[in-house]
Amino acid sequence: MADHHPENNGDTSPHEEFVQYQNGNAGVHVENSNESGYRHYNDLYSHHDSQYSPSAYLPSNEIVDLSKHDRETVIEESPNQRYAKLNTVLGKGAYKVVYKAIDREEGYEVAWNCFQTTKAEFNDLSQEIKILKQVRHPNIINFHDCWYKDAEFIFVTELMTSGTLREYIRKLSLPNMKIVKRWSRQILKGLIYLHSHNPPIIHRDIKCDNIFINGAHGEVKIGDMGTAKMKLGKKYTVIGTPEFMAPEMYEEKGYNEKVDIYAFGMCLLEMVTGEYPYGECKNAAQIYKKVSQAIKPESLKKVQDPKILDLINNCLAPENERYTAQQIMDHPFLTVEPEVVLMTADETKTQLTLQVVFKGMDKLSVKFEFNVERDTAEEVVNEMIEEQVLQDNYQQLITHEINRILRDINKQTNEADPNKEEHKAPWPSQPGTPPFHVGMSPHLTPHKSSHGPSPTPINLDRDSPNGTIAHTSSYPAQSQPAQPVMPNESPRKNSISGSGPEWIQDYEDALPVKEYPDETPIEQFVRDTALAINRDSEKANDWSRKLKNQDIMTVGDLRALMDEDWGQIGLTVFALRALKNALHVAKSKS
Ligand SMILES: Nc1ncnc2c1ncn2[C@@H]1O[C@H](COP(=O)(O)OP(=O)(O)OP(=O)(O)O)[C@@H](O)[C@H]1O
Repeated sequence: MADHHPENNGDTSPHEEFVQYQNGNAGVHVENSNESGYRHYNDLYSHHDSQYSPSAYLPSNEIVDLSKHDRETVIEESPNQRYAKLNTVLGKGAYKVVYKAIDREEGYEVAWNCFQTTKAEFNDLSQEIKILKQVRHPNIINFHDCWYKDAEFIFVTELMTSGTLREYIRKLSLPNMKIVKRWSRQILKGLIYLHSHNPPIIHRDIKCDNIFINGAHGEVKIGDMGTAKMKLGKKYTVIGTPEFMAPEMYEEKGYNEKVDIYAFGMCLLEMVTGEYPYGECKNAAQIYKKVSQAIKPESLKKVQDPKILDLINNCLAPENERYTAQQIMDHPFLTVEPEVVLMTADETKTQLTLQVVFKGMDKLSVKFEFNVERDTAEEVVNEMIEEQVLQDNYQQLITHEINRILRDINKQTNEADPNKEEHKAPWPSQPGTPPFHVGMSPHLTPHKSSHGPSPTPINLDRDSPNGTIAHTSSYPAQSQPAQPVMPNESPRKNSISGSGPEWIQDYEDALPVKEYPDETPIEQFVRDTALAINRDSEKANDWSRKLKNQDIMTVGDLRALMDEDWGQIGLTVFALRALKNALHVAKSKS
């Protein structure tokens, strides 16, 4: 950034008295040469490379033993004493210095950001600060608190442990496509969230060094929220970063949230080429000239994959043609194709347990039973779509996949030597595994089909904001799940998660616990049940309508039904099971 911020010339800042510079979680620090032989890290900035974080300039052979130096100590406290600032500098940008701090109330480490500004500018930010405090999304760094002190705007945010995307690209070379997709999807989820506000929240400074990586799971979060306006107040800068700025940002005619999409396109370009966009330019003026003439970065010529190229070009298109964040998410480069795998089969290969698996990083896993004699692929898939456990755009593909498995089974059966006493199934059969009665009490058999399809949404997504049907499971993206997918972290409250018998338990736990009196209106019971298993109110209304069409107005009416009556209601097997279980679970729990 020094190129574009001439004032940032390496003068000593008030923060340089602190000794530790911590580079992500690598435990390295740079020392300042004018205090006990410490190195002055501003001296490490030079030319274009100053775009990169100071950590990129650590001499590669410099390993400093932290244990020999000062331990972390508290050097300041927040006005409410909740946050304690430590003497560890996490990083320093052109505008702010970021220290490690402790949230005494929660016991977490947090980031203490110091941004030099005037009181008037701080007061101007009140609206932005209000919005920032409301922003809550797993892919956006949390803003905790802020105040003004000694010519500094100080704000406390979530601490990110593993550096920025830029540092990753610089230190660990190019991420592979799997990682690029995973990161991209997470960044886009954050952008979709921001842009879906009314009016949309525009980040205005999306770039790889404002995207942070967290912890062992490689979560990605957008950072540096809300500082764009503060930077605008500084006389020496244009808002944003020239390489990542959409043409309309230079024009001062106003712009909208699509500027974040343009910047995301540049991030994607950097992720796949490892090169800073417009690296061929020597200064901001040269970049501006190219951008205003719609000349794309040289590095774009290195992108071979037609899908990525198409996606980047759509991001860099003129504002009115540029994709929205949701459209990018739906782009073929980022979509995740499902496949169906056979989990178990009984000896006669009639009763199957199948699972829809979404390969890639963002997984949705749907497990269901299939009776070869009674069910058809079309019916089962339609029911899963109707029950909102599958999106309808997968209808054809999944139907095709199920039919492929049925054909394989048929072929295997025909080829099997009839004289042989037993033959091995070609799939990972699990003898002894009980048939998978999803959320169904053993004695409550639906009338429609004894083992009809019972879609099982497995909700394991770490980065889903709404916690509905999605996704992440614990096996590696490319591997075939020979075993049922098990959650690798505790399920959300009220979400359906896990698999097999454990799922039944989770599912039952999600259901309402109270025993409903007979006179309870059917809408109330249905609404509670639908909500407990993550179905929306539209679905609940649909169920209620079908029940009322059969003159079932209260819970008592429902209880009075004979088993064979249930099949006449016109509800899907899944809905029937959910409602029956809700009656049963409430009874057994109360
Ligand atoms: N939440 C955080 N958790 C951990 N480290 C952080 C966090 N925020 C910032 N840092 C570190 O501090 C450095 C400086 O922060 P940042 O780049 O946001 O400063 P800036 O002055 O706003 O940026 P820029 O120079 O890009 O305009 C980052 O490169 C990173 O190493």
